[in-house]
Amino acid sequence: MTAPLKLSRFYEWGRKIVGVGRNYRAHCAELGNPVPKEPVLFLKPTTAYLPEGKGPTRGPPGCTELHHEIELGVVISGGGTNIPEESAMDHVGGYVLALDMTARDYQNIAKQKGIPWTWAKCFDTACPISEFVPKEKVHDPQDLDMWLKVNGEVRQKTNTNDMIFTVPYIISYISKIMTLERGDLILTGTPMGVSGVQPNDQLEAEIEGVVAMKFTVGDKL
Ligand SMILES: CC(=O)CC(=O)C(=O)O
Ligand SMILES: [Mg+2]
Repeated sequence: MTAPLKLSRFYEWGRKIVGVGRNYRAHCAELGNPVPKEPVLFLKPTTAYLPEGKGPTRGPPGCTELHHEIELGVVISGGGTNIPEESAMDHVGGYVLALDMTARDYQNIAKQKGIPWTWAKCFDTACPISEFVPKEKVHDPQDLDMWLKVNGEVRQKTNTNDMIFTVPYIISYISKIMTLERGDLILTGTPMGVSGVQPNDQLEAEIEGVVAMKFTVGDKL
């Protein structure tokens, strides 16, 4: 008999990673992007997963501007299509602290050319994650203090109540376009303060009182 799949190991299941972009006003402003009227969505492949302790995060070949983006990650426990916002939280199994590592140089090129963000967002190790936090340990996902330091210096700091689109809204919105499945991860967008990192930089991040993690930046892939 095979062992039951544990939700805490969701990153081994091969389910999708859905990214939400531009979900904090100050972050839209710092990159000169308009504040969206609807969530901006993109996908990352599951080969981007990098659980803590499994090595460094690395930019794609030729990348000259690798940025950190700290984000609250929402892990789906019960799938569905056309999920109503009112019951969306019933589909959440837990959370992770995540980094949506982004090759900003490639993203800027993609924006200019009007082509997808694949080189910018989808490279191996582009999604470092903390250990899984069961839903019961988070009182309110819309009231979490989180921060990221590079070599001990705070670069990003926010409370998730600054999100433009809330977790239930995002779940409902995504599920109108694609079926959400048990084990999917949603990255809910990054706050202000994204900045470039270099090989050997030490990244430290925390959702205060909930979970913390550390990663090193490695050489390019
Ligand atoms: C500009 C971006 O990279 C969008 C994004 O991922 C975000 O978190 O915002
Ligand atoms: Mg992001």
